[in-house]
Amino acid sequence: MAATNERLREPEKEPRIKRSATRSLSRLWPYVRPVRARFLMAAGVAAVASCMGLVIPLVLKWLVDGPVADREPGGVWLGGALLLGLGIAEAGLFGVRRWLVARPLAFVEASMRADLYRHLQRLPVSFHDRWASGQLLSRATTDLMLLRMFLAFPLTFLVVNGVTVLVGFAILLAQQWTLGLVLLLPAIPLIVLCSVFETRYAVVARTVQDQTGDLTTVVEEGVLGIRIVKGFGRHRSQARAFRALTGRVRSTELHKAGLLATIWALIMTLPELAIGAALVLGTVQVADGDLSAGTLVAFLSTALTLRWPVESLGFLLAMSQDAATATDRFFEVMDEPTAEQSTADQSTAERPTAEVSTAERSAAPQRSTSRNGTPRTAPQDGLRFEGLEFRYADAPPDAPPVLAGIDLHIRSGETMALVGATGSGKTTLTALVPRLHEPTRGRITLDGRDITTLPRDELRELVAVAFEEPTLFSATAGENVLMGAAGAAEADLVRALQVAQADFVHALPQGADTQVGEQGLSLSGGQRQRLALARAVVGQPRFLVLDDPLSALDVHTEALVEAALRQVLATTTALVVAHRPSTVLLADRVALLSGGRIAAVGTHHQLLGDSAEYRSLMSGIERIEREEAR
Ligand SMILES: Nc1ncnc2c1ncn2[C@@H]1O[C@H](COP(=O)(O)OP(=O)(O)OP(=O)(O)O)[C@@H](O)[C@H]1O
Repeated sequence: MAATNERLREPEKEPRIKRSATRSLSRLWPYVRPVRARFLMAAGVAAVASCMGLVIPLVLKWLVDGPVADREPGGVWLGGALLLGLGIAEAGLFGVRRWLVARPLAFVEASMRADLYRHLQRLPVSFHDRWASGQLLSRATTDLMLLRMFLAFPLTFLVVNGVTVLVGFAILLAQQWTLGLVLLLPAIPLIVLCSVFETRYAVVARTVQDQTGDLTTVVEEGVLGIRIVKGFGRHRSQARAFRALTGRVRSTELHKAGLLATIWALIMTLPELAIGAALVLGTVQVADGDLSAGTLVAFLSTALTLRWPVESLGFLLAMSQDAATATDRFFEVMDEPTAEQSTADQSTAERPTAEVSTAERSAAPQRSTSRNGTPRTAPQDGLRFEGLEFRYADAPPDAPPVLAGIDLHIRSGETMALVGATGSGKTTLTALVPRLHEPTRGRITLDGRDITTLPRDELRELVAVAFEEPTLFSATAGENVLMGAAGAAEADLVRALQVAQADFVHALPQGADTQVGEQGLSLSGGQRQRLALARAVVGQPRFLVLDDPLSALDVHTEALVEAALRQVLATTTALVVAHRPSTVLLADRVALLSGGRIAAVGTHHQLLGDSAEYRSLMSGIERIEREEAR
């Protein structure tokens, strides 16, 4: 939980700086494309509005050289009215631009967020093991907000201001080319400065956005782990760690502000100097009679009108860099292959179609069960692990695989308990059945069908899981249970609650409609576990995988749940991770997992007789339970 946790960083911190901001931003095109017409229209309107500002100095020139010089009040009034009209039209057009972009902006942001969320749901568990949640959260919030701001402002104004500056300089050069050239002089140093600034700013922008992700992770962990923080009196050390992190963010932000201030100061000073020089030169030309006073007024007004488009360049470039970094961060996640893609790649590489066994091919077109698990036509072979090997992707290369050479057959209708020392790989093995991870070698079959040939939806329908750590969502108790099976009805809910001995739900203030709070924290550990169990059995799955689902239950409740489970297990094929002898006794046979292999398979009594390791595991647990009971 410490803020220095390695997991705070997203996994890969590569030289992200040597990238072109334009190329990064161009990846937004698929999202912008559907609303491009509105964006183009808005840019057109903004360009007209901006260029309208350039007409004002021309009206001024006419006013000074004409009606003012001729002392003609009617002309002065007309000029005044014209200037007012132009000002109002400019303001109105900018208002129309905002209205035009508001809807497309909301659309782009919403569709990017929806895509990111959908993709996150599809990414394999191994991805989520590697990435800190705060880094993902900050991509879905801060980064998308930066992108919306980019689309709202810099995208349009880099173009509009560019056009305005070009038109403005054309007018300036046409009015008095020598003075125009004086104003053009700072352009070259400005271009060089901007490119240096961009390179440096890109580094800092990336650092700040990554650090914001770290900060989000720490806040999230602090809130979710508030019970531990309070329970162990760790609030001071947590606050210290958090302060250190915010200190890092602050100093990076200050560095970023320093860079921005420098470039802004230079961008403002150089044109000001050039305008000053043009003013002196122009005044001399007016005094010599080479230039009319009106032309000088118009020239200087045009130059002043161009100040904003030029000066805004600094922060427009900064915002574009922020957006390019946000785009990179967004696509770092979006480019990760989903579980389906990884498997497709793996199977194309490792298993040519010709290798798919005849049994699989003949079984493939059939659906082996209906939604409620009633067998149809497929052979009832049960659950098989064949030559299974598994290694975590982030494990050191020289570490032995967590599971190696696993061969295990759980017959149809049978309940197999999986027993092993802590860290022996029981949870890992159970996670392979619903394909939360992919085996490194070997295969798993359900009623003779390789699970990699089953569509994910069908696999989820066939296999239900309940993990040791029962995760609930911010929803009602009923919704949490019904999540276990698509299309399950009220009757299924009632049955599942009864099977899991979760009838306490009916006593909640709004019964099954009671909100159970974030992560179900308003419920006791045992209540959460029973709801998770109800979720596993609500779809009457053909295969049930339970990872020590009774661990948080008191002895009395455990006995009740066991009695109910016995009924469920009688009609399914189940693999149950068991720590206690009472859970083992629910099973027909027991498999002992040791050193990443299945060391023995047999009934509880057979293994007690044949396996010293099993005896020691069971007696150790029994002794602890006896001591706890005392
Ligand atoms: N995401 C992961 N990345 C790398 N190694 C992991 C990961 N998850 C688990 N491991 C390692 O795999 C091994 C098996 O872990 P697993 O959780 O499957 O054991 P277990 O038998 O279920 O333990 P327990 O009985 O304590 O729940 C352990 O050495 C663990 O450190």
